[in-house]
Amino acid sequence: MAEQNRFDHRKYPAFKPVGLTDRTWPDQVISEAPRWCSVDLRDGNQALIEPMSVNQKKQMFDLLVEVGFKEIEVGFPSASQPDFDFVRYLIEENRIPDDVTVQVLTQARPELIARTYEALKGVRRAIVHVYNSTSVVQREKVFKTDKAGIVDIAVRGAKEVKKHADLAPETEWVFQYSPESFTGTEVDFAAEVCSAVVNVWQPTKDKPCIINLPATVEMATPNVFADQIELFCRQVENREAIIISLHTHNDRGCGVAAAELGLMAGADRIEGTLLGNGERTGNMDIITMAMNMYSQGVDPKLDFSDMDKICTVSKACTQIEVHPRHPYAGDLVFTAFSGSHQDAIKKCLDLYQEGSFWEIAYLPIDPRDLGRTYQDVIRVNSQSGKGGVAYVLQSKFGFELPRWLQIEFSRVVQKEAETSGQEISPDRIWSLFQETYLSNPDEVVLDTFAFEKVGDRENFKAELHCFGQTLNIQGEGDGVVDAFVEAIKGSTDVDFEIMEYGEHALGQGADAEAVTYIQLKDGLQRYTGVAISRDIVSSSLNALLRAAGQLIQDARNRDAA
Ligand SMILES: CC(=O)SCCNC(=O)CCNC(=O)[C@H](O)C(C)(C)COP(=O)(O)OP(=O)(O)OC[C@H]1O[C@@H](n2cnc3c(N)ncnc32)[C@H](O)[C@@H]1OP(=O)(O)O
Ligand SMILES: CC(C)C(=O)C(=O)O
Repeated sequence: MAEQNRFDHRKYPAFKPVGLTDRTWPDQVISEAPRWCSVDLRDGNQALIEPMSVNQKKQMFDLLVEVGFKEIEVGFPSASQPDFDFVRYLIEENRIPDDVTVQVLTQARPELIARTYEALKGVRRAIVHVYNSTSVVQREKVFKTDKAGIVDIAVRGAKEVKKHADLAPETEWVFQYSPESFTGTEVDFAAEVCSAVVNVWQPTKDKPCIINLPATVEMATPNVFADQIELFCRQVENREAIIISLHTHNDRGCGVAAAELGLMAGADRIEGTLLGNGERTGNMDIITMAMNMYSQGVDPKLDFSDMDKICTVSKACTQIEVHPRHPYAGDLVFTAFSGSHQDAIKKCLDLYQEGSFWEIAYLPIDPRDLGRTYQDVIRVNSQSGKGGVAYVLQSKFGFELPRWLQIEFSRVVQKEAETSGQEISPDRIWSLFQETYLSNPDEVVLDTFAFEKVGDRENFKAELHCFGQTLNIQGEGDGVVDAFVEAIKGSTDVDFEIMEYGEHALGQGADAEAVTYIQLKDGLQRYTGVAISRDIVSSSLNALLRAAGQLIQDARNRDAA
């Protein structure tokens, strides 16, 4: 018999279609936040190499409350002493805010359910979440029972949950049931099991129960999940007395998409974790889903405005780094390296007015909303262009380079980036700028100078030290710069014209310095001068002098050759 290929797709059966043809969910739009439930402290925790200590759980709980979660699954108290102790700590130390409800998970086994209620003793309000697997694979291979056997486990579990609740009427109990492995369960059977559980609990519209439909393993495209949800909602009994909750995982990388489409398909509530920590490829990332809503103008009813803190606490509790490209949270998600992106971002940001709609190319949301700054929006390497370099000089150092100088200087930066193969930091860009334009060659220095107005023209006189010679220069022109140009031309043997001229204040206020950018042209050759000075006249003259100095030197070299 031929050996089977190691990489052989024929090993995998295709997911069977759900068979819904009159679906309505594609026309729905998410216009309000669902009820959120964080399962960081349970599903997230059970997936960690080292489960959270009680101290780490406390830290995570406080963060979840701060972010605004009103329902928090705090553990599986019948599974381990730390989980039990943590629930006791929350209750005994009165750590649960009045508007927050804790939730705990248990298998549908009487001894585990009893221990769960022991952990919850004295709680003001709690969601008791009971589950058993319902999928074909689990039925046949794990539980080795038929559909009736699975319904029986669920119903007995539901009765047990109700029995304990009835014994502690001082607590406000909410019941939740999950047909675990829902995605691998026939929808009509999932509805049958859940209806059986609902019949035990007898919820009402005013006192509903929660049916949580998990994509325990994500098995198909998110539209198929949405079909499953829409069909389930039609088939389950007493729908109006049920909160439909979703709990998606990310095996195919579509956990968020599945939850979004599932919400459109009729769900009311979403379970997930911060940054998607959870079994295998993770749970649905609540930050991403909530921020997706936020970026569409929908209030997510969760506050992620201190994203750095969320990432720090999350890392401290899970020992998992945040990927730099993680949606909304990663260090690089608001950073553009590539030239055309930088150019577009800079142009949009230049036009952006506070209070108007956020319409910035390549930036779906304003980094400041998450406590990030514009500082790192644009970073420069060999993929960058003039817009990026100009953005750094403008945002970090206050220099608004004219377009011609952006083009010229970006070549200097590009050369350095290509040679080093590395990112060029803002400080390095600044030192390159200084080395290229602001270092002070003392071959041509203006000593004393004076202007005199003659009619509507300027007369300029100065002592110029030029390559070891002292020249008394004089010129007349329509303005100061013009007169200076004429003076240089008249006393040296060079001819040139001013091609570009720009100036602006550096900073604000009366004592702000001025910067001038000048480009001179001699034949085909162009010379750039930049100067900073306390007053605009000095900065103009010095910029001109810097450019002219290079031009004179070239002319001398040519003459000497
Ligand atoms: C998809 C999910 O995330 S579900 C949640 C999963 N989370 C966890 O399992 C974390 C915490 N769990 C644990 O620490 C342990 O599983 C415990 C302490 C709860 C129980 O441990 P154990 O008693 O060793 O049982 P274990 O979990 O291995 O389950 C084994 C038995 O329970 C049955 N069982 C499993 N799940 C359920 C359930 N939800 N309801 C009823 N019976 C169940 C199994 O069929 C098996 O039965 P068998 O012994 O007759 O073959
Ligand atoms: C217990 C259930 C909700 C679960 O965690 C899952 O199916 O992933």
